[in-house]
Amino acid sequence: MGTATVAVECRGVRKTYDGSGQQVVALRGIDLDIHAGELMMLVGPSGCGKTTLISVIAGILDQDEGLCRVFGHDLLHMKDKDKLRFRAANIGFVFQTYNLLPSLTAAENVSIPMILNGISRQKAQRRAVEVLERVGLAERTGSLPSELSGGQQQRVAIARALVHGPKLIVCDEPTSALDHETGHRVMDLLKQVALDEDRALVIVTHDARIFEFADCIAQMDDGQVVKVVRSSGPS
Ligand SMILES: Nc1ncnc2c1ncn2[C@@H]1O[C@H](COP(=O)(O)OP(=O)(O)OP(=O)(O)O)[C@@H](O)[C@H]1O
Repeated sequence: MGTATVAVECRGVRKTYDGSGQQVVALRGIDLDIHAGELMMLVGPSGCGKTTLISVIAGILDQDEGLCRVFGHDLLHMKDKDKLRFRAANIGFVFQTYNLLPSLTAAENVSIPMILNGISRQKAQRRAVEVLERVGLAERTGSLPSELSGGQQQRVAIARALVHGPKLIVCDEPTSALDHETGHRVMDLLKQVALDEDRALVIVTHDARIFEFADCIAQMDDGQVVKVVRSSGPS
C-alpha cells in the first residue's frame, strides 16, 4: 500500500465546540490517511469525535486548526460557491438521522444530487429508481419518508449518497437500523463502490457484524486516532 493514492489526508486537525458557554474539545490533532480504493471504518466509544471528524472530511464542518484535503482539495480554504459545487459532485454523505426531505418521495430524494449536478429530472428519476432497486426498495420508490420504516429510510439515504457516483462516500452508522441480511446487502453494494481505485469510503460504525467489509479500521479515542489497522497490516 506504500504507493496508494491518498483520497483523504488529515494532518493535525483540531475542533473545539463552544456551546452554552462550555467548550468541548472534539478533535485533538487528527492525523489520518484514507487511501483511494479503500473502505475505512472509523470506530470508537460514544463521544470520541467520529461524527465531528467525518463532518470535517466532508466539508460540512470547518476545523479550527490543521489540514484536511479530499483528493488534493483543501475544502476549508475554498470559496463557499466552489465548496458547494465540489461537495455536490464529489462527496456523498449518509447522515445518522438520514436527513430526507419529508415532502419528497424516495425517488425524488435520491434524485436530488443528480439534479444539483445539472442532470435532467427525467434522467435523474430513472437512475434514482435503479439505485433504489439495488438497495431493495423497488416497491417503495413513490413513498414519502413518513411512509417508510427506519431501515427503509436509511436505505433511501444510502441510495442518495451513491447515485451520482461521488469519489468520496461518508456514512454515519449506515447499518444501525438494518437487519443482518439487509445490512450485508447494503455493505456488498458499498464495498463494490470502494473497489473502484478512484474512490474511497469512510464509515462510522459500532456494528461489529460489518467489520469484515473493512479494508482498514481506524480506532478513535478522546478526539484522537489511536490505532489504524489495514488488512495488509498495521500502518
Ligand atoms: N454541536 C455541538 N456542540 C457542542 N458539543 C458538541 C457538538 N457536537 C458534538 N459535540 C461534542 O463533541 C464530542 C464529540 O462528538 P461526536 O458526535 O463527534 O462523537 P461521536 O464519536 O460521533 O459520538 P457517537 O458515537 O455517540 O455518535 C462529544 O463530547 C459531543 O458531546
